[in-house]
Amino acid sequence: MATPDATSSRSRSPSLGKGMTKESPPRSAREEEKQKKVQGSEEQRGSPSKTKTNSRASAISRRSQAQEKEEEEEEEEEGNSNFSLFPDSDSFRPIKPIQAFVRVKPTAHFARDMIKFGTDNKSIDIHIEKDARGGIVNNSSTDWSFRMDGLLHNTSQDKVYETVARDLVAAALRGYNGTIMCYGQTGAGKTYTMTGATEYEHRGIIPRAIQQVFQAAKESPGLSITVLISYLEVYNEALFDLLGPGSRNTPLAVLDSPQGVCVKGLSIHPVSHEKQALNLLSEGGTNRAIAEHALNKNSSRSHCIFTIYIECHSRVYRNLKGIKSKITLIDLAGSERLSEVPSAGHIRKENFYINRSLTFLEQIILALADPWRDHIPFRQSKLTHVLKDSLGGNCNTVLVTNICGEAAHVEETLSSLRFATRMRWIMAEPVANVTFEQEVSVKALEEEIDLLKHELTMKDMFENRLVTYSPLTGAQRAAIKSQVHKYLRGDIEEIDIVNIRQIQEVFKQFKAIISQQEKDIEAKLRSKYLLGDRGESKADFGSEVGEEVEDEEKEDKEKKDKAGVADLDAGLVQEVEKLQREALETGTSSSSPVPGEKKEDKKSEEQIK
Ligand SMILES: Nc1ncnc2c1ncn2[C@@H]1O[C@H](COP(=O)(O)OP(=O)(O)OP(=O)(O)O)[C@@H](O)[C@H]1O
Repeated sequence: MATPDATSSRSRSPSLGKGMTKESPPRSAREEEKQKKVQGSEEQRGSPSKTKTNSRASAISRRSQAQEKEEEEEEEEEGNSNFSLFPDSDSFRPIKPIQAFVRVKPTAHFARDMIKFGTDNKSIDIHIEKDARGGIVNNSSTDWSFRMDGLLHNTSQDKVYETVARDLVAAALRGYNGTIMCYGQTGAGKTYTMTGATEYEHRGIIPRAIQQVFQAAKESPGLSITVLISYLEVYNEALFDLLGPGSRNTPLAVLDSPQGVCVKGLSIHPVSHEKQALNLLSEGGTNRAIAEHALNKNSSRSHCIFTIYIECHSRVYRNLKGIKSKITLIDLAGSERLSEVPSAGHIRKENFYINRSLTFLEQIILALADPWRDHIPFRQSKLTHVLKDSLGGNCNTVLVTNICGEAAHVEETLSSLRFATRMRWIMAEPVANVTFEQEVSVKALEEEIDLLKHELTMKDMFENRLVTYSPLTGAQRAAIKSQVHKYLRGDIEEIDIVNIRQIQEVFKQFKAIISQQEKDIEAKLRSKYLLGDRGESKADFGSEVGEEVEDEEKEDKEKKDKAGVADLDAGLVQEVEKLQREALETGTSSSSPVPGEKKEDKKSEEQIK
């Protein structure tokens, strides 16, 4: 049994964790500094130093703003769990802190002189007499104040669910991922909170969440909801499928994928009704690693992660968006240091791994709470790796810290409250997971286009306009081409504009005519002038007269050139004009951008008119 003496020499600080000193890389001075900062976040009365840095200050201000807003919205949102396919913009809060609640296990020996709850039901004060602490711990601090999002003291399972889970599950039904995690010393009530007791009214968060999901499905006949379930165990730094065949023989691997973290080989079970899901919960529960010890007859020796996956789309508008979310429900193993209690070999091994993984979890929490931290070392333990996209990030996260109210456990209570405080420093930015089914979306767009075409046709019919919205036929394009030529020759005053496609075709024809003219003119000019030059050059090269004759010829040529430049310019302009006229007159006989359509001209001209 954990006694104040046994636990007082232990700190939950990652730097001092037993597993840490052996397994983790040396801590940098910056990390040490951060550790001090976060420890200072507990409002310690009588604490000698309170260091505040910019990062913490900004985190405080962001946190308090977000929290104030949240508190304001709390009452508005109460009872609002309407199921909708699309994210509810009113309840969408871009950045918010992780919520932390404290649940106190009922006891006849509650340490009233050591643990005091504020009238706001959010603050909790711990007082430890110096002598009571004893041991080697520096006893300069004897009073601590913590502030949580809510205290659950003498609270029924029903009220606990309403307070910590209902909104989160409702948000998951709108596409937001949600995580609820129970943390605390052994026997403090984590499994009771998460799974509950066998009596129906004492059922915990998981069965109630399942119920809420299926209830929502029942109340929304217009929506098609698919529910899937998985149950994972982290035991001795290995992953096991609690619902898989021969579960404990095959450890699973955790992988990072573009869609997030996934556990390779973990069975995910589709469930079509509540009872089926509850059966899986109980089946997995019986496969959990449990042991008996002084503080708990059925102590969980592993961390368990029960996940409810939700996929939803509208039955009516099957071709529109859908949502995809998951609710991750985590029951951690006891947070106390049981390895210091004499125990058998395998229990000692279990304790070592439990302590080690929780120490890494604390490190992750510290790193996530630091807004300037780039790298979060999720991969250093299986537990933290698996929880990579379930803590903070883009999901709603709620922590329930279970504590025992007896004096004998006050050190563990203090340690758990510190953990909860750190969790509250993590900011999350929940984002709804809206899915698009590509094939379905293309089909939807095609249907939409057809509908709009019909509407336009109807409108044109009412206005006596004979317009088609299909792509132009060869004949229609030929008719437009002919019209453009007539327009350029001046045979017609204007081109009838019927629809956008026709306007585009008119421009295309203009472009074709211009580029054809350019080519024709260039070719004619080349043949006329360049060939002439070449003839002269040939004559020049062929002559074998002396230098004098050459000079004379050069002089002559220069004179001729000077005199002829003006004539040549004028000649060229005339030539170009002549060629342009010719090109227009030949009209449709010039090379066509739509080959083989000449014959259709007459007919198509009439058609388009
Ligand atoms: N709020 C509560 N009300 C009534 N009984 C409770 C409450 N919390 C815990 N218990 C009882 O206390 C015992 C220990 O609780 P539980 O197994 O949930 O602890 P735990 O934190 O999960 O412990 P471990 O870490 O060892 O698994 C159980 O018999 C449970 O029914």
